[in-house]
Amino acid sequence: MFLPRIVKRMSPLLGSRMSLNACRFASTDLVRTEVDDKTGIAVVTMNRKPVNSLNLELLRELSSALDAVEKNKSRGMILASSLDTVFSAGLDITEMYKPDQARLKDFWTTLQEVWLKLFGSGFPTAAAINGHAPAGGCLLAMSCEYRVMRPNLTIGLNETQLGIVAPSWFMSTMENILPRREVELALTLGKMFSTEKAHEIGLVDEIVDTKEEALAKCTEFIQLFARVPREARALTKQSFRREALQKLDRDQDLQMFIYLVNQPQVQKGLGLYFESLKKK
Ligand SMILES: CCCCCCCC/C=C\CC(=O)SCCNC(=O)CCNC(=O)[C@H](O)C(C)(C)COP(=O)(O)OP(=O)(O)OC[C@H]1O[C@@H](n2cnc3c(N)ncnc32)[C@H](O)[C@@H]1OP(=O)(O)O
Repeated sequence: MFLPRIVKRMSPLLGSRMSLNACRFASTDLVRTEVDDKTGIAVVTMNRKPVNSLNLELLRELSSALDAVEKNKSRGMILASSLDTVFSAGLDITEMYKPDQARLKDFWTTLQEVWLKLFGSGFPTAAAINGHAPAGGCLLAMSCEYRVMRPNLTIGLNETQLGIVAPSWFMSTMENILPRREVELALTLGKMFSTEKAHEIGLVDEIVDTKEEALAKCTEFIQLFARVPREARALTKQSFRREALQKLDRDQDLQMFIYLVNQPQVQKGLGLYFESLKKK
């Protein structure tokens, strides 16, 4: 729980942009939340070395951070990574490989919660994709309204390459951005797009060279809404996304996930994939 830990300070330890703006901090080890007092925008930074793989604890903290952003009435939220080359490696495979069944249930329920809060948020959201964003990492970025990415990285839903199936709400999230035909191809191929290709097809909105520029572009995007009445904006976004949100039957999706993950051939595939990552 980080809310009680919110402090307000002018810190000489921060970069000049931040120190000028007297940020509020709400941080845990895994997720740092900084609200810029000048813009009112929260930057939520994932910080789980080495690759921000989404385990239960990181997901829980992301979920709390989203609650805090909502509660603080921030002007918007930018999702970023503290790592140099990875935004998020997606779901932590160790949560799904030879899993503890109670934890597996908690893990998936929390992932659903994070998606519902992020994709369904009323406040404006943008992703500063300063590193690779496969699978669940791509889901988080796609759940935001705007994406800015550094060059020569990769992003996409690669699940079929791992022998698993992206749940239908992952698909709906991509379909909220790309034409259906493009989504079907991307999903069936398990396609990882380069930053440049992702930009060309519209999966990514802008390409910039540095994380700082990405944050600045995300800020510009969120500030577009400065003069739009907050409630009207929020209801419009939520109404636009309602069909996708309502399609998720949480209980049925959970049962399906538990069933599929426990299939021997899925376990075998996950094990082999995990080994190949380790050997790399
Ligand atoms: C209702 C239907 C149910 C359907 C069932 C399931 C649906 C599941 C939905 C989503 C699936 C996922 O999100 S699965 C995760 C998919 N992710 C990936 O395929 C990415 C794998 N990782 C990489 O490609 C690379 O690591 C990287 C490009 C992200 C970064 O490369 P880099 O070279 O910087 O780092 P390393 O590859 O050396 O990795 C360092 C270290 O981290 C471990 N690692 C990497 N990714 C993961 C991960 N996803 N989970 C756990 N651990 C991971 C890697 O093994 C290295 O470990 P060691 O240092 O110990 O070797």
